Order: sequence, then structure tokens, then C-alpha cells
Amino acid sequence: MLSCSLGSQWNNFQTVSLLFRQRQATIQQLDHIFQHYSNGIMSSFATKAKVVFVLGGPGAGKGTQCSRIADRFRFTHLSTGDLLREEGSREGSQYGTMIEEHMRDGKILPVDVTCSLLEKAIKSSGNSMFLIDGFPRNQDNLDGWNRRMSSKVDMQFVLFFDCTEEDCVKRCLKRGLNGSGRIDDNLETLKKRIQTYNKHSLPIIQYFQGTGQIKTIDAGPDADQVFSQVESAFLASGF
Ligand SMILES: Nc1ncnc2c1ncn2[C@@H]1O[C@H](COP(=O)(O)OP(=O)(O)O)[C@@H](O)[C@H]1O
Ligand SMILES: Nc1ccn([C@@H]2O[C@H](COP(=O)(O)OP(=O)(O)O)[C@@H](O)[C@H]2O)c(=O)n1
Repeated sequence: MLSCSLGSQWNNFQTVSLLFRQRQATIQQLDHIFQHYSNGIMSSFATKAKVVFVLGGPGAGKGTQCSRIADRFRFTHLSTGDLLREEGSREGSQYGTMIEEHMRDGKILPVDVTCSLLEKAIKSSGNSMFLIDGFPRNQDNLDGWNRRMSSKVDMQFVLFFDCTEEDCVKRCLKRGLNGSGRIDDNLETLKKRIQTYNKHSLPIIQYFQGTGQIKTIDAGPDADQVFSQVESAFLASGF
């Protein structure tokens, strides 16, 4: 029986080498044994991608902190909102109108659209560590992820940026005034985004609190202070 541990793989190679030196196996037999063992070695390296979900209200600072985490810990930052905006503005996209309407109304898109974009981005990234920012944002997102992706990756934990509604609104409005160009950084849409967050996203955060997978960050202080909490959370998880 072949074992996948590197120690026993090394022993296997030593055995093959001994057989060869003692001329006790034909080249064909040795080739067969070599292929068998090297497949075992490859599978011991082929680990699943690591995923951290990043949640919090609109404007809580998820994107700001994700780009710092990506620099510091070599994660790839996948902003679900950015992927959707990109898809929405792609010429010929069948989802353009749907994405624009949902975003303007502060509504969450069907998971099949979002999950396909995430899966494509994960596959083409060349990395094995991902921050999935703004997802899963409702039960449909979570169910779709569990159906399509959860067995293909290792979810590490959920980083939750805890921010008051007042700060969230202020930050989004300022982001809009500073020229974000986003169709949803205005007071009217923000009210709807906050409603959606309270009704659909908070239950998901509570679900992860129940499973013990949440790391809560106080998102109120300035970005440097928030990052020092974030950094401690990643270091404590072995990153
Ligand atoms: N800790 C913070 N304090 C004040 N403003 C912040 C902080 N973190 C981010 N911001 C600003 O708030 C706005 C929203 O931040 P962003 O990271 O885009 O949030 P999200 O990705 O959660 O929507 C941005 O203009 C950003 O510069
Ligand atoms: N999982 C997600 C994430 C975002 N979205 C859409 O994208 C919009 C913007 O999301 P975002 O993550 O860029 O922005 P914030 O609301 O976090 O600031 C949301 O209001 C939704 O309309 C979605 O449908 N599904």
C-alpha cells in the first residue's frame, strides 16, 4: 500500500534505487514502479486552494483591507462586486442589464452568475490563496457555493468587518463624491443596500458565528488600526 507522506515516498525511492543497483528488476518494471511512486508524490503536493470569505456592510472597508492582506500575505483578492461590474460592462455580456439593474436596486444577483465568475477567476489566477470579498451575501449565495465550490477548496475562516450603519453610509457617500463612478454610491441606493445587508447578509454572518468560523474585526478606527487587527488574525491562523 502506497503512503502519501514524503518520508515514505523517500523510502520507496530508496527501494527502487536498490532494486536497480542489484539488477533485480527490469527497466520496464522499474519504470512502472517509478510512475506509481511519482504520482503519489505529485498528489501529496496537490493541495486544495485556501479561501477566506470577507464580509461586512457596504463601505465597511472590505476592499481597502483586502488589498493590504493580498500584499502582506500573498492572497489573490477577488472582489465579487468588481467581477460583476467587469462582467456588466463587458461587450456582449448576456448579464449586462441584469447586473446594472440589481446593483442600482441594491439587490443581490443569482448565485450562478456570481459563482461562475469566481470559479473562472480562481482557475485563471495561478495562485492558491484567495480572499473572496463580498460573498456569500445571502442564502442563495451560500447554497450555490456549497453546491458548486465548497468541495473544491478549503475555506479557512470568514473575516467580518463590523461597522456601524452610520460609518458605512458616510464612507460610501464620500467614495461616491471622490469619483468612484459607481451607480450605487448614492443615498437612494445606499438605503436599499443597507436594507439588503440587514435582511439577507446579516443572517449569513450569524450562521458563520454559529459555526465558529468568524473572525470579527472592529472596522470603526482608521485603516491602519483596522489592518493591525486583521494582521493579527491572519498570523494567529498560521499565515
Ligand atoms: N477604516 C477606514 N476609515 C475611514 N474610511 C475608510 C476606512 N476603510 C476604508 N475607508 C474608505 O471608505 C470607503 C469604502 O471602503 P471600501 O474598502 O471600498 O469598502 P467596501 O469594499 O467594504 O465597500 C473608501 O472610500 C475607503 O477609502
Ligand atoms: N455576492 C454579491 C456581491 C455583490 N453583488 C452586487 O454588487 C453590488 C456591489 O457590491 P460590492 O461588494 O462591490 O460593494 P459593497 O456594497 O460591499 O460596498 C451589491 O450591492 C450587489 O448588487 C451581488 O449581487 N452579489
